[in-house]
Amino acid sequence: KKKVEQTEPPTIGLSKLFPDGKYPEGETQEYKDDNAFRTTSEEKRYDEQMAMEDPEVTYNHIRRAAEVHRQVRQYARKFIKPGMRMIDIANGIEDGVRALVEEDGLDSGVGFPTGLSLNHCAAHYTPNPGDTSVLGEKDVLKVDIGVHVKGRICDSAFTLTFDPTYEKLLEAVKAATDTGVREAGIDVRLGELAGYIQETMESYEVEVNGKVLPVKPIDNLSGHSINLYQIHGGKSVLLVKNDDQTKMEEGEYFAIETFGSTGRGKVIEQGEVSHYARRVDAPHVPLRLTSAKSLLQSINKNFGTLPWCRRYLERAGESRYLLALNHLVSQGIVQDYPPLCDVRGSMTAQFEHTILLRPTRKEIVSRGDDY
Ligand SMILES: O=S(=O)(c1cccs1)N(Cc1ccc(F)cc1)Cc1ncn[nH]1
Ligand SMILES: [Mn+2]
Ligand SMILES: [Mn+2]
Ligand SMILES: [Mn+2]
Repeated sequence: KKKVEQTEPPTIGLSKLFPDGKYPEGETQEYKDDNAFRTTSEEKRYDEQMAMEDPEVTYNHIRRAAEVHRQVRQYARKFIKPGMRMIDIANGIEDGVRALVEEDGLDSGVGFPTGLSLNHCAAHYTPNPGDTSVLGEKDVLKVDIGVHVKGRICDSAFTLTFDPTYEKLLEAVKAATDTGVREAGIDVRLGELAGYIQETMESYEVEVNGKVLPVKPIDNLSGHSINLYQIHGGKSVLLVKNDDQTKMEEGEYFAIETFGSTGRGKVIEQGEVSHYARRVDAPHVPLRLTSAKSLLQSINKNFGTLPWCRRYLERAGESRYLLALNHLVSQGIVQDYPPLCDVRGSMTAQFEHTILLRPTRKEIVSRGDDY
């Protein structure tokens, strides 16, 4: 039987490329020092086998999401060019994710809004309907793509530039994320891990127009644990040393993401909100506003607790939703995530991987030959 090849732009669902339903394991790393016994321990291997009674279970879902992520981002790195409208970049990526993951209601699809934050903005910008802004050739673009399969979210991001000025900034952040990935492990304290990330980030500087600028970790952004259908699992991995004694635990999924900046190294909420998510612990308040009641029903049906954006509401058939949406936010039912920006004129970069803390080894499930 002839091998099925992915098209460009990507349109072929992965079940056609992986007919046996088994998706490739990501890069694996052995645990360090006191956890080294795990690699060979019979008991830990038994735990792992139990979690994998058949390939379709557990790790295979996140591996399918990660393979979609790799194939879509490979296309994105080629097709994204200065002069393109941001909204066309977002649609191109999301069309690819939906086709390859074979979107199916809440069972599989886009994991969260495609982040396309520019320059001094580090996270949580995606174009809203009507946004006509265009990518510039001096822009520093953070591409943050989410894919989920059965609620297992692959959260991975990279930074794109089109001129060499900020190469050292990108190198610093890629190295800091790789440090975070390498030092992560079962029983590792979150505060300690943050210190290793900070050390790598701060060992870099970037020369811009003859001025040497230190690369600063953004001290109020962080990586995070990931739960089923829940992008933020409750644990945060900061980017500067702190005394959080909380440990990483066996079986947890983490997004290891680091952000570097040539500005203050601190972000504030700035600009129009595009990202939202129904809170997992949303209060059951009686909704007076009928439009808010029906919007909440549409949100529950289409997204559950997965993050979404205004473009996805319109795609789901909602219109004239803004009053109802703001009401749901004010009632604490929906959480808004405004764009997070450092000072104007500064530049920020991001690299992010999703890792699994398996009983016997660490799996960097979103690793590719690109980053
Ligand atoms: O900044 S976060 O809110 C956070 C970090 C630590 C604890 S919660 N955030 C979670 C998130 C929020 C909304 C989304 F639409 C998608 C993700 C991290 C992140 N943003 C993009 N990729 N990863
Ligand atoms: Mn974020
Ligand atoms: Mn992300
Ligand atoms: Mn993340």
